[in-house]
Amino acid sequence: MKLRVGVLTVSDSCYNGQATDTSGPNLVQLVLSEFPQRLKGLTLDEDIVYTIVPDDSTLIQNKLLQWCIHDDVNLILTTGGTGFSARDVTPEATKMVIEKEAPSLSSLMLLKSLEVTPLAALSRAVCGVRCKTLIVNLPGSKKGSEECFTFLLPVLPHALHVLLDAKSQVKSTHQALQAPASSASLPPNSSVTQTTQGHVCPLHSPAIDSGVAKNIDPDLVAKRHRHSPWPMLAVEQAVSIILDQSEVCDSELLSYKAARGRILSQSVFAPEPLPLFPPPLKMDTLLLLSYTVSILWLAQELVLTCHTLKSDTSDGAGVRKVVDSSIAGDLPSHRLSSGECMRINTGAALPDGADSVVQVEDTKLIKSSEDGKVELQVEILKAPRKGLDIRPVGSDIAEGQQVLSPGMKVKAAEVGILATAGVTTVHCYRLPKVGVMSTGNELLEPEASRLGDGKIRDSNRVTLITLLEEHGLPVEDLGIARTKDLRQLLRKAFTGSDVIVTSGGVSMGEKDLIKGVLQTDFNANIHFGRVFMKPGKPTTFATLVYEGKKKLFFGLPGNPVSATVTCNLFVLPALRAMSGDPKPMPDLWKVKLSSDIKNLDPRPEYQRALLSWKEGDHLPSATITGSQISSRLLSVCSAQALVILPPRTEKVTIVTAGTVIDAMLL
Ligand SMILES: Nc1nc2c(c(=O)[nH]1)N[C@H]1C(S)=C(S)[C@@H](COP(=O)(O)OP(=O)(O)OC[C@H]3O[C@@H](n4cnc5c(N)ncnc54)[C@H](O)[C@@H]3O)O[C@H]1N2
Ligand code: MOO
Ligand SMILES: [Mg+2]
Repeated sequence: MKLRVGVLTVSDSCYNGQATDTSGPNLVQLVLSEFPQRLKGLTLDEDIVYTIVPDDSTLIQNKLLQWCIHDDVNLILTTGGTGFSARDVTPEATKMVIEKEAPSLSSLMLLKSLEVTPLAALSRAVCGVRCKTLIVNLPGSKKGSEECFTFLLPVLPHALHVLLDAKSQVKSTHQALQAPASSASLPPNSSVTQTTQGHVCPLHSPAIDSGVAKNIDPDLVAKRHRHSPWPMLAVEQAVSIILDQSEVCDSELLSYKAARGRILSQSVFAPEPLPLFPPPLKMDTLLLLSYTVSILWLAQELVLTCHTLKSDTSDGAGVRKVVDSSIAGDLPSHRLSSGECMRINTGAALPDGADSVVQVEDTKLIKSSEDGKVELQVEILKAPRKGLDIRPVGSDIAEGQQVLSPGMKVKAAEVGILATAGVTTVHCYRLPKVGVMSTGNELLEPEASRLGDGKIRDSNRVTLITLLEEHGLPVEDLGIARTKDLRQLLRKAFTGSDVIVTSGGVSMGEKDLIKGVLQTDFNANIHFGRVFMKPGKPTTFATLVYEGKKKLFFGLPGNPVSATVTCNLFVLPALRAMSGDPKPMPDLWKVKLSSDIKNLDPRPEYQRALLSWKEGDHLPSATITGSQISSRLLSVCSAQALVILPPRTEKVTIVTAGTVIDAMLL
């Protein structure tokens, strides 16, 4: 029988992102570390449901009901909203949902808490049952909620056995209770394992009663968790936590060339119109003829302007005297009069009195100077239209127009706009400094000519550095950390970088020290330590303050594909957000699978794919890049997208060719 647990944090400030929820994740961790061994007869579903709601009675009730009724959650631990402040309504909301109150659970928490602080008397926590769900209100503080959860631990398994009708467990507990008191009674008012006579309580296992999951010294191998204590977050939850923590950097003034690749933090306005000349055409009665259709585009074409004084119609076709020429870069000195025309370059200014141009191809030479250097008379073969092919002043950019706005990335065209507007310095967001480190005693520099002795070449560091540099980020190579110098190298990393990206050492092995060292040596807040995805399950994200400055830490898994995929999925969006990009997540496209994918993984899987677009297809088709095992970096070479496969369920075990599916562009 599976037991589902939900942790509901009730807090306006955590919900609004003004505070980080530490109690909720801590409870999730406690459930994962404390429950599996105690629940005999029940298996803990490790996918703990966890969310945050504001202090709003309706929203709390809705979430409790959803978990009780639709999501089959059997134990809900709420944290927060149990006190005396105006917004504290968790007990009232809970009362609306439960069918039977369990006041003795609240009393047990109260009695034990009073031993810690008299202020426990101010808690209004409610506990009770709805159908097959037990709901327990815990205080909002991390310490208080952890203590109260610990006080309930001796009785929760039996409560859940009864609730879920785990007959044999209920029976064996009852039998144990009937036995002579010395061998099996529950220790009065105590959560310790042994009775006063030294016998083991049937609801406890001595191995886990030494305390709730604390920061375990990473060097004490035997004390390491045998199950990961880290809740498995959905990718979306993980991304949302990361983006919440990725504060945009301050801005700096840069030359327009150095701004390349940066995000603008301020608007850019054009100080002048473009084009700046000629003045807008206002001489309706005049006609200017030229030999070219394209003042705008054909930079080298010579054109001829012609002019007459006829008032309401164009001069039309006919013979004209050629009086001068207007070259790009010079201002024409001559004012055109009736019966005259002038050659004009594409891009040159219109002479006064002119309002039409005609292509040189639509004219014929009538008379030239003897040496052939000067045209004297031409015939206009095709009547021109007024204004056609003439760019009015400000038609590309108006004076004072906002040409670039905050949040825009400075790329080729944007640099060009800055150049044409003569705006040679701009305000941009600073880029975060990133440090990349590999961890593992097995790693050698890529230059190593001989391997042997269980060593491999470090490929993650250069892969990650290159990926980050391709995105324009300044990256420091922090080298390889072996176990003995991990702490020292991390200190160096935190001194110089805003964001630290490591690979390796985040899973369950005895040398997977990253999480432990972050907690014990750097007092880091580990926001998550596992993500429900393949590859990348042990991805770890933490924040910490070092020498007064906030640092972001990404502990990517060591497998080369896992490191690369999670860098794309988690690290790059954080760095984009910090660099001021208002849309830090990569685009999702719909693609069509080109072949069947058999054996879906229980985790959502990010498979690497090539995209192609065949004529007649409405969507690009995605071809998976061979074996997707997380050690095979070749599967990432040339890949253009990560195809996001759904997790396997009882009903869906494969996806067939032609299925339309989401893909993240790389
Ligand atoms: N008992 C369990 N074992 C593992 C689990 C688990 O849940 N329970 N998860 C597996 C998964 S999934 C992954 S992914 C890996 C991640 O492990 P770590 O992040 O701890 O990484 P390492 O153990 O240090 O290395 C894994 C693998 O990758 C190679 N590696 C490491 N660094 C580099 C590098 N810089 N360049 C090239 N290759 C590297 C390393 O030699 C290992 O082969 O854990 C599973 N285990
Ligand atoms: O989840 Mo691990 O990242 O498969 O290889
Ligand atoms: Mg490992």
